[in-house]
Amino acid sequence: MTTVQKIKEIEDEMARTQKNKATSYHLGQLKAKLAKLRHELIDPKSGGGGGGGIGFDVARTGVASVGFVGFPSVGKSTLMTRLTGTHSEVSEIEFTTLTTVPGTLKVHGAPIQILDLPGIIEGANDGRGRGRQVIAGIFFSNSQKPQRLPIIPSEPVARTCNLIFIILDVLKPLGDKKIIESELEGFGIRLNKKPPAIIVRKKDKGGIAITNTVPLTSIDHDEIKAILSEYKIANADVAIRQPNATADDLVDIIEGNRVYIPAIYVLNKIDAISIEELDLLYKIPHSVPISSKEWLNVDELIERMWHDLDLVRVYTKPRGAAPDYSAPVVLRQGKCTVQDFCNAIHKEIAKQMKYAIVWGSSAKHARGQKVGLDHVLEDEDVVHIAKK
Ligand SMILES: Nc1nc2c(ncn2[C@@H]2O[C@H](COP(=O)(O)OP(=O)(O)OP(=O)(O)O)[C@@H](O)[C@H]2O)c(=O)[nH]1
Ligand SMILES: [K+]
Ligand SMILES: [Mg+2]
Repeated sequence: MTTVQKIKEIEDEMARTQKNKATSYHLGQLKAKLAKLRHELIDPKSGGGGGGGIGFDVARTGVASVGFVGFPSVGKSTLMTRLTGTHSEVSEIEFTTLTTVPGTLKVHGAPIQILDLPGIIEGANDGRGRGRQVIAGIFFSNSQKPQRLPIIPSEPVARTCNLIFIILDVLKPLGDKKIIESELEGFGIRLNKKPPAIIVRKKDKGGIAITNTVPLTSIDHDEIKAILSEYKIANADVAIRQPNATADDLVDIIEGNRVYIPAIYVLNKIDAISIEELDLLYKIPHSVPISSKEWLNVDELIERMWHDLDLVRVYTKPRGAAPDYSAPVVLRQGKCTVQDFCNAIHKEIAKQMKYAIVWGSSAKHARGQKVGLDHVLEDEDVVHIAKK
């Protein structure tokens, strides 16, 4: 049996099994088995399975990257071309874009890399357009009726993007949203989600000890034990602080290779629908309706992109001069200390620094605060580096 067939068999069995006290151990086992098979599928080195994720080589530029994911002809290249000025072929013919096309968009002084990706394929695994080497794997949707969903590997790029635009054509069925979501999920990508607050600490002996600071509403002890046992973990402390933690959350923590990426659903082609239809679209969470062709609401999309990228702009202030607001040093949240700021300018600067003076929201006083390399900067801070 192939990995894909095994996955289908387990999904069928899970769909047939009612969740209750008597079945929860078994369901936990199935969940873990399924996750292990999916793992094989995207990482064939770990045993058996379908095609590996061969990506497209793209040089990373800019301070952050945004990847465009979607079915063919939803308007990815139209948007990319108009946003960045970099030409990416547009046509009504599906699979026009055959490789990743990078471009740059400057937002609030920060160069953002935009990656126009080939369309995700739904349907027979015939390698249309670019052949097998670009087909990352064969997946099944998580729906009750499993279907064959080969896709193009947006994955290796998507995995490393700081933000994903899931581009949808508002003239096509909204079910496409769900299909793309489960494709990305199958690759271990979690959209608009934080890592679950669950800790599994392995021990040498003592069996399984479960503690929870929140009520367990969607998982029980039997299911937890089944999952751990499927991963051959016999001794561990499990601490659950995640409200409504699920078996999938626990599996994600044990598998450990998940990536958590913010996503915006870009609902394109609103020029072709009525105002009433547009009102309904606004109810979809994390979405921005636009028209790439007529340039409607694209400003809102760019602002949302900026917000979700969560970047930190820091302005340099030379001694006795005004800050240079034209060229911010752009840092990422979580990597925005004075040390990171120095390193972003030149690797020697941190060594030469005696102290720094910071103005802005991270500073204690308006007249500026004297700080060291560990100080964490905030968006739009101004920094002066005093040298030794
Ligand atoms: N009405 C309308 N048509 C659009 C819009 N954006 C793109 N299109 C049309 O949709 C078709 C597909 O556009 P592309 O930009 O090539 O789509 P794509 O997603 O890059 O397609 P692939 O590269 O084949 O995956 C073209 O005929 C575009 O002119 C829009 O906002 N409104
Ligand atoms: K197209
Ligand atoms: Mg295209």
